[in-house]
Amino acid sequence: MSNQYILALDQGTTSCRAILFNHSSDVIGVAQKEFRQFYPKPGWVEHDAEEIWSTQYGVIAELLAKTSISPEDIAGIGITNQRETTVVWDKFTGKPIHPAIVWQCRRTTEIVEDLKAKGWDKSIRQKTGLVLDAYFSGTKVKWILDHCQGAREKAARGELLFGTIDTWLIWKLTGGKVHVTDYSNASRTMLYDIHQLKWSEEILAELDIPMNMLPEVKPSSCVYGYTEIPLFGKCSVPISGTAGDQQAALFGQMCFEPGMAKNTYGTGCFMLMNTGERAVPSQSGLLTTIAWGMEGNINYALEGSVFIAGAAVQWLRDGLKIIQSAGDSEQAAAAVEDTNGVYVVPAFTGLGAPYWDMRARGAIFGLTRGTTQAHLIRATLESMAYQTKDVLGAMEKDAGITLQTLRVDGGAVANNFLMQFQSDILGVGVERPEVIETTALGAAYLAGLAVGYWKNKEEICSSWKLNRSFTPKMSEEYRSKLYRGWLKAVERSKDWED
Ligand SMILES: Nc1ncnc2c1ncn2[C@@H]1O[C@H](COP(=O)(O)OP(=O)(O)O)[C@@H](O)[C@H]1O
Ligand SMILES: O=P(O)(O)OC[C@H](O)CO
Repeated sequence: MSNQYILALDQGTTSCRAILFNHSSDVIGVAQKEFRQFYPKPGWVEHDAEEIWSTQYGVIAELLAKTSISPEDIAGIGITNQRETTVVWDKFTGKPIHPAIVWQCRRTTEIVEDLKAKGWDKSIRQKTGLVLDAYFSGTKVKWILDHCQGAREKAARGELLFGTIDTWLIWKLTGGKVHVTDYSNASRTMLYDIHQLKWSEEILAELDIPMNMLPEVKPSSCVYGYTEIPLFGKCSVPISGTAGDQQAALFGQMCFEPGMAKNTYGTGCFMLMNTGERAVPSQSGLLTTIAWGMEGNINYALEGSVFIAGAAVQWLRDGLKIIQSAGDSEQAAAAVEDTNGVYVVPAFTGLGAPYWDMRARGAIFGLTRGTTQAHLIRATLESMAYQTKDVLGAMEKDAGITLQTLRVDGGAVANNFLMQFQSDILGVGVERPEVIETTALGAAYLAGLAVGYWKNKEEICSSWKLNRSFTPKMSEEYRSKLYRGWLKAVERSKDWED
């Protein structure tokens, strides 16, 4: 065991990572590379699925080179991925027939509104646990079939395959032999009945999506297949764990008990609370979703999905060009006492939980002659914390509990200003673990458990280590005042796009 490792592939919205973990859950090496984002029209977001694969392949090669580890040293591969993003490809050529439609993309708003008009809201919620929204894969698959010439005929003949990114990567890693997904990813398609654990024939029929395009749904921790890639030569490494990135982070944060929650600050911000074997329906705009399926059980979660978090910091960097790196935002924000009354609502692709407004758009409120770049930067960081507060409020209501501490992870939690403000505005302690790559760690655990690298959850539980905790320092009165301003700003950003 000592010379063996688990390889986690973390395929996020903006970058591909390959991370090697040892048996003590230490990070032995990381390779990471960003890939291109395409915005063909306002509100539309695409990726090139082939580029995702070549970037993912490239970072695996880089990681092996820099750690001098050979494929024989890898006991298993875990995959975790941006969820919902939709790829449709030709089963025989292996080529995608359209760019991948990214989870953030709003192009299927009209299909969604048509479904709403036909009264699908309630039954979609009941069957899939999801809110009827363009976020999920179902309407994206329909859009591709509707808009690519000859696609419907090919699909009917069984020549096309659909997959979220986990499915696409497993297909590529196994040399086009294995077409599978796991429960957690299936539960994000809006095509999967999370109670009966099967693809919903009614929803598929309504969207005119043939069943034969869909991957087989498997547990999140099991051997799906073996690698067949030139990089590994004759060595076949088992691919043995898969979960959507937010569910993987819940696992990596070891939130195994009902009531435990984590919040991940990446491109978006995603809070998940474990609800055990009970699928808790939400009354407050949250999603009921599958956290993972393993050992013959399904574990459910409540989720608050915020579409734009770290992506707003990227916008400061790449769009407005007022910071050079995401990390610069911390110093700029801390250099001013407050935002001077400015609120940024980063509804660039509509608003997710708990508002679900596909037509909301980003807005800045409270500008005066005294507004500076630093105020804007600070207000952008604060918007992540306010959105988290919106979601936590909904979660506490739905689950009927009060959270004592929030475990956090994801790229943006390196920002100490943000973490302190988060704790202040929630009035709750925030705990940042030593390994903030918890998404990858979760995938590694799922993979390692399936091949006996780790014996059981109890064995891995002891490896969670605190890096720093943040405790609230803001007065209740000031917290309420700031939050009232945020709620007013959100109201005014709603229903903007015609
Ligand atoms: N120090 C920082 N302060 C604020 N935001 C940051 C910081 N470092 C990274 N980010 C943001 O975090 C995101 C990257 O986090 P990551 O977990 O890699 O995201 P993803 O998995 O969605 O690609 C980017 O959107 C980036 O702008
Ligand atoms: O790539 P991330 O980490 O922002 O996660 C994206 C989510 O999975 C979308 O649902």
